Amino acid sequence: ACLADAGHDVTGVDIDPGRVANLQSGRVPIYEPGLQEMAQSAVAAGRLRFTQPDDFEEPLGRVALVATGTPPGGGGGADLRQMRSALAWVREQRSWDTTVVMKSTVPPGTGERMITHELRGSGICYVSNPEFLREGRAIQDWQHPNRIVIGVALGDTGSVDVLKAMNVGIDAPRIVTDITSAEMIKYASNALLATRISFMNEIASLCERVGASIDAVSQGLAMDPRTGGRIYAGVGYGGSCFPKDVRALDHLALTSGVSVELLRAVITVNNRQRLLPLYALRERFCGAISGLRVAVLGLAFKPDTDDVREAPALDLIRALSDDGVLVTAHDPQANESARAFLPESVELVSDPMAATKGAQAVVLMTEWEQLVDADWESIASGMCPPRFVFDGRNALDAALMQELGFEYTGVGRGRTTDFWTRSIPLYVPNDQGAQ
Ligand SMILES: NC(=O)c1ccc[n+]([C@@H]2O[C@H](COP(=O)([O-])OP(=O)(O)OC[C@H]3O[C@@H](n4cnc5c(N)ncnc54)[C@H](O)[C@@H]3O)[C@@H](O)[C@H]2O)c1
Ligand SMILES: O=c1ccn([C@@H]2O[C@H](COP(=O)(O)OP(=O)(O)O[C@H]3O[C@H](CO)[C@@H](O)[C@H](O)[C@H]3O)[C@@H](O)[C@H]2O)c(=O)[nH]1
Repeated sequence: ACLADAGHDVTGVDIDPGRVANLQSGRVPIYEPGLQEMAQSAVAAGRLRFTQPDDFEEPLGRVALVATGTPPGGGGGADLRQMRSALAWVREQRSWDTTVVMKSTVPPGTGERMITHELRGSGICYVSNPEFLREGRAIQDWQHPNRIVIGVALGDTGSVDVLKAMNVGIDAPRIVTDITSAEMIKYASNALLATRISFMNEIASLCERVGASIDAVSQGLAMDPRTGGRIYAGVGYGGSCFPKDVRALDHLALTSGVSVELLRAVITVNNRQRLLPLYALRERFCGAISGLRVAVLGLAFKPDTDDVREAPALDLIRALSDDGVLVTAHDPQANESARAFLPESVELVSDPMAATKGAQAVVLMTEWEQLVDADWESIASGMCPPRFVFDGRNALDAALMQELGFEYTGVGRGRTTDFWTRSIPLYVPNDQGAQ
């Protein structure tokens, strides 16, 4: 949609007939702010259309952009079957001046292998152009990326020009390098971001123990540009990218005979974080949580998306249900996508009031604005004592929650939370760098 919006003529090809039919009639099957409107107007303007591979009749265009899934395969490595079948289809089109632009996240070394084997003798050029957009802000990130990475075969200046034409109107620093390095930049980016989150979560555990506040600590760290944009502690990272890409890099390291200690620790810490609310509930209720009524607010892996892939809330709810906890859950957009992944006993409701009514505890797993800014006073009056709240994203005003009669617990916010969150305005670094 962004490419069409920039004036290109775009055909989306997908093997999923339902997806194609929805998109062709202007219905975007995922929740992504602004995308529905943008796609609809591009379709109406005739610059964007959708089709299945077998129905594709025109000659392939200048660019064949591959954005098929690369889910985890056996052993944690990336499953490249979708990508291989898409490349085979491109090859079948016998269009000699097409450049394949690889947007999918593929392990370092993949592009070189594709050129040597799958594309050999086809005349098709191959560029690695990893994608760095975040869900929930996909359009903004596409239109204003913090960098454009272009990986090409030695001497392939033609493909660099194709990429420049494709990204017309986008003003961002570019790095042109070899294909394997471009692929590694993508994995290293995600692994470093995930590492920073697990690191902050480790520091949060320590803060908890020594009575420090992670809010002040992360604020202090963010003031040094060398440590990057602000990271918040919480119930860990989820989504379709960080978990799978860290595991895939770990797998690549293992199969390449390189030590993998750090990435393993990142994964272990993240797995622990998502169950912190369970541990806190067991402690607060002295282990007697079977039969306890708990509301879980937020199912998506982050706000502004209905994506529940690897969402921390799903693991938490399954673990709570295993312990006999009666869970009622709510997400502003993800109730439907989460249903298939939750035990039947879990009730999904359409607003936070209904989720919390009669509950003794509430857990915030996704910091949707409408959940953070919900009417917590009414929520408190509908809940039963002790009104225990676990703020899995450190997004609520701890002091206010205590004033409203909640027993508040955040992640590493320690005893000093009230003082710091009230007396110091939060330092927000340059938004471009913030994750
Ligand atoms: N989701 C993100 O925010 C994001 C950001 C950056 C990079 N990426 C990378 O982009 C890739 C795609 O991610 P996604 O989340 O959109 O995956 P997805 O699974 O949601 O979508 C992949 C689509 O490819 C289609 N498909 C599968 N095989 C095909 C084929 N042979 N021909 C045509 N279509 C085919 C599927 O039907 C599906 O609609 C992954 O490698 C991911 O790591 C994703
Ligand atoms: O300080 C933070 C920031 C994020 N998260 C969590 O980390 C996960 C990922 O968040 P985010 O990076 O905002 O979303 P994604 O859409 O998964 O985007 C990541 O994964 C994409 C796919 O590879 C990349 O393109 C993006 O650059 C990269 O940020 C979510 O569960 C967040 O809740 C934290 O716990 N603490």
